[in-house]
Amino acid sequence: MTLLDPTTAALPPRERKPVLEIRDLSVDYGYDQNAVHALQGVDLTLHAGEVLGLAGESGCGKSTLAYAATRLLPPPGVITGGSVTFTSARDGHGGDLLRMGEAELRAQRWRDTAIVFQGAMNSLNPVYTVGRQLVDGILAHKPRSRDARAEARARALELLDMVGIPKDRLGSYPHQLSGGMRQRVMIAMALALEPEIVIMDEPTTALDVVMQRQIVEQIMQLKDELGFSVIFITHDVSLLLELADRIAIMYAGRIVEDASSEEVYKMPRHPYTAGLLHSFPPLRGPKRDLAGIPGSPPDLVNLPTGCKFHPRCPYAFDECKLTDPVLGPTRFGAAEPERQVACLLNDERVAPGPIPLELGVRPEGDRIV
Ligand SMILES: Nc1ncnc2c1ncn2[C@@H]1O[C@H](COP(=O)(O)OP(=O)(O)OP(=O)(O)O)[C@@H](O)[C@H]1O
Repeated sequence: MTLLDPTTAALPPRERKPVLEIRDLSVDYGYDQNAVHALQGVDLTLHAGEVLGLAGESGCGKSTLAYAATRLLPPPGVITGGSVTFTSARDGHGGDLLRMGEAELRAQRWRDTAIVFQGAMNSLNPVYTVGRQLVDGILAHKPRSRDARAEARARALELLDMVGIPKDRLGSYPHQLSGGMRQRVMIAMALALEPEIVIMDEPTTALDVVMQRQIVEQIMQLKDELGFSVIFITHDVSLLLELADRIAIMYAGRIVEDASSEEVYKMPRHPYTAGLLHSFPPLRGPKRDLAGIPGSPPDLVNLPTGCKFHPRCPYAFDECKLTDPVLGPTRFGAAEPERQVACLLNDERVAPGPIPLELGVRPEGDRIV
């Protein structure tokens, strides 16, 4: 059964109601002057049934965002500000996860929002069968009844089937399954309570490319069938171009570009997005040279002044060292209302001239002069 009613499903994802609104979220690891500023004022909206990709180099804060948004941040991580509002597409229940009491939060987790963590397949308990682990997980969140165990077992079988694992594997121990199968079991677990949001943090990184593809395709198929929303975290933008409706690019704990996949594919507007795109081979279309991004991400304890990307940016001008750009509309304004970018090249009051050709093709194709 899908979560989306036919009227909602017919709308483009960005026109549907938001299920998760992250506002001004900031996270530090540690306190005082040595604190690592892992997230700074992050704004992000996930709509019903939408696949939102989150990309950026290692250490830019992607996992921190996933942990903080679900209140699973381990110490010394501290949420220093912001809100994370969940609103059910099913019945409208919800609230700010950062201000929920423990009991409410426990009920919210897994039922409303489930996470598949990086390397989750290694977190299966080696001494229990996958069936037992699925059944116990389901029972922990279901009211006890006489038939609860039998129902949970039936649900476990259904879940294994959904992720393409033969039902007779219910009695297998984790070590008897391949890495791909174990990761599928973790995806089955995440889907057990029919969550509205599934956060996938590099769900296929530890697997070979063929298995990666199969699993990603399966996740997308399940999303279409069940109607949940996805935040898909990866450093591989090419993969996101294929599967995400929208992509948010992170750099040094901030979102620097937020646009539809199509817009990002046609033309990145932030120099960092352009750099990331040229760091991965495209999955489709003509081959292009891989350039990489010179330099390395900044130290999050001592961030550079102004734009955090300016020391590595081929287009930086003097103002970039002084002013920290905020995420806002692009220079092409109304022609791409869904796109936001944090780059001074988009601020005509300070940009030294026309936008560079590599970042400046208008949405309709002609170049700005
Ligand atoms: N426990 C911790 N203590 C101090 N700093 C931390 C801790 N965990 C993460 N960080 C720092 O926070 C920043 C963000 O880390 P995070 O793991 O969220 O990045 P990421 O984008 O998910 O990276 P990756 O792609 O490698 O998983 C990094 O600079 C990291 O060094």
